[in-house]
Amino acid sequence: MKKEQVVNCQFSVWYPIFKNHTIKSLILPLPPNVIDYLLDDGTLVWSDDESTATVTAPEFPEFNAKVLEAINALDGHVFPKLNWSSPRDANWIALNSSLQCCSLSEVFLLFKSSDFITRDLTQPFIHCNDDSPDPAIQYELVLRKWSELIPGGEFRCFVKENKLIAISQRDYTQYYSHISSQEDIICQAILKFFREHIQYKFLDEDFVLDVYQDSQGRVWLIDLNPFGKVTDSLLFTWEELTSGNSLTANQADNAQQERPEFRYTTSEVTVQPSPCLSYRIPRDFVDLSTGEDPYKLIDFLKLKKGQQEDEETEEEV
Ligand SMILES: Nc1ncnc2c1ncn2[C@@H]1O[C@H](COP(=O)(O)OP(=O)(O)OP(=O)(O)O)[C@@H](O)[C@H]1O
Ligand SMILES: [Mg+2]
Repeated sequence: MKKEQVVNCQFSVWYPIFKNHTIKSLILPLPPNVIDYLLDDGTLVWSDDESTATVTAPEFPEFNAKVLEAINALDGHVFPKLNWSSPRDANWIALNSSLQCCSLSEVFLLFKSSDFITRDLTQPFIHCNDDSPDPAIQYELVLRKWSELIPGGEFRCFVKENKLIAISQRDYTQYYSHISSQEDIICQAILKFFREHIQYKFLDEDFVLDVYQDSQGRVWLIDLNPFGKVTDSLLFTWEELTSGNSLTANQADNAQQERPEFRYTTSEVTVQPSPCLSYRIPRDFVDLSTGEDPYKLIDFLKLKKGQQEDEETEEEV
């Protein structure tokens, strides 16, 4: 994968091209001091008074005003992203366990807890294999109008040399009966959408397209991603997608009809744990951080106090 492919997949590059086929969004340049704040993990400060903890967070009044204005223009609830990624590995930290935000502080909490956001900021070209110097990146906060997407309607499409070669169910950890019963209809609708609105219109000929089919059957563009390892290949492997070999046993059939290979989870037996599970912290810490279980918090503080007292007596001895 080339650095240029990654540059081309930035939100502010593809959004103007496909604006009419995706969720309404606003893009705000990220001021340098906000980037520094996002990368700084030393903002939690314990006060002198041992019983209270205070958090000092810098304020960004001008940026905050712009963000609030944008959120209002998008009807008050947004889904936040940086140039490429959303903080989808951090939803556990939000009070509502969702990526829905109504304020800048909610966006900050998610961004600061997300490895994917840190990767965007520090290693955007991690899987690129060209030796050229890294292109300069203008970081941006993307705010997208909040839309309740049903996971069973989401699909990831792999486009190679401007051909749609493969489609995978996006939420492959679940079995959705409507996908198996409507396999052909879904595949045809996505292919039609691709041909009419996407094919030959993007800057690259290799890319990965995320789409959503709504309850009326209409297909929408959700995101564009680089064609390479940095993007999850879901029910395919990158080896399969790049080798040029057949993706399917009945390739002759598919090739004749110019049909992409369509993969989805076929039975409940294959249901797997959520892929973001490893990013979560133990339930106890979630309860503590959200105050959902106050007794647990009291226990935790007692434990800390006891520990401190033990240490003090040890020192005295
Ligand atoms: N505007 C929105 N409102 C509500 N939920 C959304 C919105 N946009 C995306 N989502 C949900 O969040 C998920 C991740 O969104 P998106 O694909 O933009 O993130 P990403 O970080 O680029 O993901 P990936 O790393 O898989 O490419 C989507 O699969 C969808 O379920
Ligand atoms: Mg993406």
